Amino acid sequence: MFHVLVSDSISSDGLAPLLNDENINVVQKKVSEVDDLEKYDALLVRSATKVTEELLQKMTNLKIVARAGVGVDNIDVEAATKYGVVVINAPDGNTISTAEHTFAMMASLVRHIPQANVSVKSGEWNRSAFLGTELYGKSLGIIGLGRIGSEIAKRAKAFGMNVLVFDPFLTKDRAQKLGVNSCKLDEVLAQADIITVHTPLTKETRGLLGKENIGKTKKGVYLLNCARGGIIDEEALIHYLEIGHVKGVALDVFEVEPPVNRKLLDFEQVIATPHLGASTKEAQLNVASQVAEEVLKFLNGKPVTNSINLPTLTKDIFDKIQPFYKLAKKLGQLASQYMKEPVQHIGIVYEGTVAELETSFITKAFLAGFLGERVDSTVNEVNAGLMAKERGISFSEKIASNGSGYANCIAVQVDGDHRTFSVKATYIPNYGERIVDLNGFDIDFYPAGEVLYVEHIDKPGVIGRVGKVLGDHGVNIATMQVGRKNIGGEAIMVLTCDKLIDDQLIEALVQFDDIVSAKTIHL
Ligand SMILES: NC(=O)c1ccc[n+]([C@@H]2O[C@H](COP(=O)([O-])OP(=O)(O)OC[C@H]3O[C@@H](n4cnc5c(N)ncnc54)[C@H](O)[C@@H]3O)[C@@H](O)[C@H]2O)c1
Ligand SMILES: O=C(O)[C@H](O)COP(=O)(O)O
Repeated sequence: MFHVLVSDSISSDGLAPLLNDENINVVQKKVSEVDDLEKYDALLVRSATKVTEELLQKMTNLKIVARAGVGVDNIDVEAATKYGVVVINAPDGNTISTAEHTFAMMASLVRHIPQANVSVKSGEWNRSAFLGTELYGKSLGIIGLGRIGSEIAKRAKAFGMNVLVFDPFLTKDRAQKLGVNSCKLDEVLAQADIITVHTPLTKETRGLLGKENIGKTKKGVYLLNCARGGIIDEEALIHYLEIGHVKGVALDVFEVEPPVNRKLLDFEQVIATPHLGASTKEAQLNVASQVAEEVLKFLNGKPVTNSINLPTLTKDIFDKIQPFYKLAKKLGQLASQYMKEPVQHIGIVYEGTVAELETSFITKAFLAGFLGERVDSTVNEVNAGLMAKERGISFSEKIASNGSGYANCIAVQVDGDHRTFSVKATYIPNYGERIVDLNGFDIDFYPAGEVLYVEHIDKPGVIGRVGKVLGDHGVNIATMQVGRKNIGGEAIMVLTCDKLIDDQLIEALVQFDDIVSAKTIHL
């Protein structure tokens, strides 16, 4: 039974996939009202619940946080990554609703609809007080042309507006397709009659429209923020409203929500809504069902799309990656058990068909396997990269043209304080995983179970001696492979055994002159 906590108001219809699953227990309560936080596998939130490091520390069984919406600024993604918790969102379920809300705000702003509404309801009939401005023919500046910005651009064009866009990641091709003018920020600021922001809130965008940049706008400009509070600096806004430079402002979001800056809200020319961009039946159903289905898939061990801290994989791609992912995890375990010493660098080279897949995911699987053998805390593909860095282990991955001769090949080199370990492996469909090279020795074995790895001199009788020692200790040999570089030179033996190999057996083996070392590896 999985336990899912839904701590914000999320559409029950959208949650149906979770609510109807008999293996899932869904509790709909605020975090502050729950006293057994440690039992939950999944947490579903909107923007109200703050998923802090402190909360993550209390939710010791948590595996996934799902944001029924776009912005994840209420989630400490870095801390979630550290604790191996996957963070997902529903990136496009509320795009149209937010674009429509922004447009409604824009029209309301230039035609004074909220103010006129209050006036008529209070018994006035003051037509001259609400002289408006047409949108037609005006220049609309869009800062951030992502999902929402693009939908606004389309609607603005239908209204006969000239669209100027600033987005440092906007390609010429996309700008052309959308029929917008890609500009520098200063050009948008100088030329736009109305400016609307649609970026995430980041270090770069916090205060993007602040004292300096609002000062570069046209006198009489209208400003809108239906993205995130803080992209427009509220104190700067007050200044430019006071001196009459900014003619009107529409805000759906605030630096602090609910807003505490009464001075800003007291301006007649500031209109506001309480973070309603995504508040439509359609958007709420969309985002809730998107995350509910994703969480269900995740709890059933299937790949999730829209992960913030894991590569996003479709089912098709996941199915292709899965054999390599499993193999890489085993290689990580093998390398870690072989090396048993501090490691500085892990280099992974992908060749052939595996190189065409999402290799960063496979690398993380290797790291998870490797670190899982050495760290106490839970390590998985989400936090493996971070944990490796924290432990001073650098890692790199490369794609190489096919030199091994196999249809696919994962080659790993681990550099330790005193030695280096290398392994090459391949996956053969309908046959399985094979290790084809260990420390430069040609070999061919299936990596599973109890493995005995022996380094020895290639001499007659050594294999027989090893067999006898195992027999004397009651250990049955399942498979045995030998590899050597030259006749009579260094050689290795890899045996898979049906029983755990104890220290006494290892000691008995290394007493022979021709046996250089013997190790057990459990896969
Ligand atoms: N008011 C609401 O209820 C509501 C609803 C949904 C989304 N949002 C917010 O709207 C914003 C946009 O959402 P989206 O789904 O369109 O996101 P998106 O990721 O699709 O688009 C964001 C765009 O901003 C651009 N960008 C990033 N940094 C930039 C910078 N420094 N300058 C200019 N452009 C930059 C990116 O290139 C991208 O094109 C987010 O902040 C989101 O949280 C608010
Ligand atoms: O980022 C978002 O999706 C919006 O800001 C909506 O937030 P909400 O789910 O709290 O309405």
